[in-house]
Order: sequence, then C-alpha cells, then structure tokens
Amino acid sequence: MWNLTKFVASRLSRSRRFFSSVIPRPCIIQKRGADILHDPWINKETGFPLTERNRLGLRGLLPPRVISFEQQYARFMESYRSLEKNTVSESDTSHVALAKWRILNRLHDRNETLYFRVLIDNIKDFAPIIYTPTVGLVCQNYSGLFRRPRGMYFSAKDKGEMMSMIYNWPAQKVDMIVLTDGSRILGLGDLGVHGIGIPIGKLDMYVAAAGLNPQRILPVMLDVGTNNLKLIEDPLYLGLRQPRLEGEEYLSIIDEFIEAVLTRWPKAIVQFEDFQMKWAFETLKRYRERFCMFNDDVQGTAGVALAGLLGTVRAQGRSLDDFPNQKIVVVGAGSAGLGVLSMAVQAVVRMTGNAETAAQNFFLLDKDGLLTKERKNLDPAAVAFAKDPGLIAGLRDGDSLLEVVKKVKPDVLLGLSGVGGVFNEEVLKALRESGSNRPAIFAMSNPTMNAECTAVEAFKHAGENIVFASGSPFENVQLGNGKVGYVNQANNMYLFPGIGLGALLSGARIITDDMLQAAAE
Ligand SMILES: NC(=O)c1ccc[n+]([C@@H]2O[C@H](COP(=O)([O-])OP(=O)(O)OC[C@H]3O[C@@H](n4cnc5c(N)ncnc54)[C@H](O)[C@@H]3O)[C@@H](O)[C@H]2O)c1
Ligand SMILES: O=C(O)C[C@H](O)C(=O)O
Ligand SMILES: [Mg+2]
Repeated sequence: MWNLTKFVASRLSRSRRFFSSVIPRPCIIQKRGADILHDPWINKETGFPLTERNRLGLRGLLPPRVISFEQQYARFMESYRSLEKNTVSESDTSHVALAKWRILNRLHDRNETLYFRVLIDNIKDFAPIIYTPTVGLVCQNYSGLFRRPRGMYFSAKDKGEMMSMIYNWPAQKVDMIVLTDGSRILGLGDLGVHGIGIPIGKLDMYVAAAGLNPQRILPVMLDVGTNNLKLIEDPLYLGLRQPRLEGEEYLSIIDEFIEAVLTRWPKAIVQFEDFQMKWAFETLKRYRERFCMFNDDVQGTAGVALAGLLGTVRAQGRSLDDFPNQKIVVVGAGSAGLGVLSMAVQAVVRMTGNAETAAQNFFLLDKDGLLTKERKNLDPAAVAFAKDPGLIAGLRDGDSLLEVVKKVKPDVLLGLSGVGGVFNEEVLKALRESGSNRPAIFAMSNPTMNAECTAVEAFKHAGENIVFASGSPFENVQLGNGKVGYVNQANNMYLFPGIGLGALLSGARIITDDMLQAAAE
C-alpha cells in the first residue's frame, strides 16, 4: 500500500523545487572559530576546506586533513552498519536499536547537514530508529540517554515568563512546532518530560519527508508535572516532580505558551502530539478556529486510517458506505479511535449525503467492550458511534471483542486500543470465519509490543488472504510456496509531514476537516 522510500522521494522532489527558490545560498555565518564547531547547524567538522578554515578562524582547531562530505558519510554508515553485525540474538535487538539511536543522535548534535543527508538517503532503515518504535524506548530511558538539550521546555514554574522565554530560541524564524505535554506517549502512558523524544522524532520526519528547513522547526515540551509515580520518585527524572496540573490551571499554561509563540512567529503551524484524550479534544476545540494547528493523534491518524480504509474496501470490491455488506469494528475509543471514526463517518456522509445513517457500518469498543446506547456515562464524544443493541441479533452492550466479531462478522478490524495482543488467536480465527472475501486487520497501536497483533499472528490465524497494516513496522511474512504476506504501515507519519507542508505552502489560516479528507483521498 505505502512505500516509504518512494513517498519521501516524491515529497522531496516537490518540496525541493519550492525551497530551492527561497533558500538563500551561500549561507552567511556570523560566528567564528570554535563557536562554529559547536553549532550543529553549520558545523562541517573535518570537512571545512582550508580556505574556509582561514576565513572562519578555524585554522589549527581541526586536524590538518580535509575529509570530504562523501568520506564522512561513508565513515558514518560503516559505523552504523557495524552495529548490525553485533546482533546475535532477538534479545539484542533493542540494545542494537538504542545503540543506533545513540550514534544518530550524536551526529544530529554535531553536524545536522550530514545527519539529515544520511536520514533522507536511508529513511526506510532509519525511520524505525529515530521514530516509532525505537523512539518509545528512548523516551522510557531518557534520563540515562540525555546528553544535550534539543528544542524548548516550558514548565508550570515558567508561568508569566513565557513571552520573554520564547525569544531565547536562537532561530529568527520558525515554521513548524510539535508540542507535547508527555501525558500519553505512544501506548506507553505518561512519560512526563521524557516524552520530548516524540516531538524531536516527528520533526525529523518533517525534514526528511517534507523537506522543511531544519533551522525552522521547534520541538516543545510543556511540563505541567506527571502522574507517573515512578518518575516522580526517580532522582534522575528531568521534569517537575509534581502531579499534573488540571482544569483551568492547565489550560492557562497552554494558552500562555500559544500566545508567546504566535506573538513571535504568527504564521507558525503547531502540531499537538501525544496529549491524553481529554486535553487532545479540548485543545483541538479551543484552538482549531484560532490559528493553524492540528492534533496529529486525532486528525493525522484519522487521515491515514481513512486512506487505508478506502484502499482496503476497494481491494474488497466494495465501498465504504455499503451497509450492511461492509462492517468495520474499531477497538479503542480514545483520541485516535474516535478521530478515525469521526473522519470515516464524514467520508460516508460525503459519499451518500445522508448524515443519519452514516455511522451504521461502524462498531466501537472500549476497555469495557461494545459501546451501545445503553452504556452508562457514555463519553459525549462517543455518543454518535454507540450502537443500537437491536441492530444485529444478540448484540449487547459490553460484548467482548470475540463476541462482537462472531455476531457482527466484520470485514475490517481496526485497533487503536494501546493494548498488545487484544487481537488474539480466537479473535483472528473468528474473523477468518466472518465470511469476508478479504478480511482486513489494522493493528495500529504503538510501539511494537502494544500492537493488537503481530503480522505473523495475523497471517497465521486470519488467513493468507488478509490485508494487514500496523502502526509500528513489521517485516513481510513468508507464507510458504514462495508466497509473501505483505505488511503495510498505517502510521500518521504518512500524513503529518504533508499536512504541515501543505499548510505552510498554501499559507492556510486554519486546517479544516475538508483538507484532511482531501489528504486522505
Ligand atoms: N498508528 C498510528 O498512527 C497511531 C496514531 C495515534 C495513536 N496510535 C496508538 O493508538 C493507541 C491509543 O491511542 P489513544 O490516543 O487513542 O489512547 P487513549 O488512551 O485515548 O485510548 C485508548 C482506548 O482504548 C480502550 N481500550 C483499552 N483497553 C482496551 C481493550 N482491552 N479492548 C478494547 N479497548 C480498550 C480504552 O478504553 C480507550 O478508549 C496508542 O498505542 C497509540 O500509540 C497509533
Ligand atoms: O508516533 C507514532 O508513531 C504514531 C502516533 O502518533 C502515536 O501516538 O502512536
Ligand atoms: Mg502520537
């Protein structure tokens, strides 16, 4: 379905055409001497030719041999590849992934030009390191891995100071900000300030996949405390050791930050990332009409899932609105699951013009099972998707996933529950029996261990004829007889760089649902 290398190449050639007309080159450097070597934006390390060493006061500060960019590139790749040779067992995999992240991160801290060159050229190999799934492991181990700060940190203790703090950022212009409060990092929960790895990884993807200028991106952590007791008790935790702010106190911190950002860079686009559900929805509602922002977990995910669903129903020979033949079960009623449902239902309304019946193909479960109109304390955001229990014989509120699959006989099972393994053997076998000509499984939760099932499990239990996509990358599955079970990736990284780039190039004032529908299509 998606090929990351081709995707990046096509984005880059388009964005290069644009940026080559606006980036001034050559680059004028105000710094001199050692300050240049300590600035990753301009450092060429041993690559400075002798004439530049003379002009920039670098003579004597570097070993005499000039090592070309190509030689530096080859040397880095050799070190990187040598780490792979050390993998002897499965249990080494995460150590090797972390070691790879470390050397990439050190390069990022030293020489951004070389870092982004190797990243762009090797995006398929490097994305799982600087982004999902390894970035999750990095956030979990951040206090030990931390060497140099990247991005900006605004904490609850900075209240009243943010307007002046924003001017501490060294770049004159910022186009794209990715902001988190660390409260729901992938499926790993509240990682507090250590969640900064996520905005950094997302913005690396903006540079690699959308060609954004790396000097105009800004990862931001809003530290409003953490409810993760292990972190609060950890003497090496890098954030505020206090419970999260709530209610108006919380919102006043976000408001102050946004006001500061928009005062200095009125046209900056802000991507909200990995906020727990209540704040994801609340902030989206609060800001979406006021400036150019979007919530990646709600809207970016929805766009990618809808693109996948449209492709899947085509492969199944149907259309998304083909009720009762087409039935889609969504597992997880959080920010991502509800975002996907709301966008998929909007797509059906666009097809049929009928808002009343548009949700009938979709079934929604949360941790307490199937959501019906009988559910007590139904979240207002989920009301539109709660089912009438009488719709299908025997369907009841709270039915387990297995019961739902047996009764509904869905064509698509889409997981955004954050719980590894909920698409277990019984569920996958029941899907196989559903009678669908080409059942589809989207195990979209991250990182890998939180995926609803693995690719191997899906092909083994649900059959070789399935469509499979996952949030974290899996290898294709060898099925025997030379056949291959293809694995697609359904991760919002296929959309957010395009949303940001599109908003930037078009000068959009706000990001609308229609734009996201168009992007998904
Ligand atoms: N692939 C992607 O691009 C992508 C994008 C966004 C989120 N995600 C992943 O989706 C997951 C959920 O994110 P979120 O922001 O919606 O989280 P959330 O905490 O807002 O929602 C989780 C939902 O899952 C439900 N749930 C928990 N256990 C369940 C179970 N056993 N069975 C059924 N439902 C269960 C909860 O009741 C809740 O409704 C995370 O792992 C995240 O990494 C993936
Ligand atoms: O970060 C990702 O890989 C996708 C998504 O934004 C998530 O929160 O899981
Ligand atoms: Mg996210």
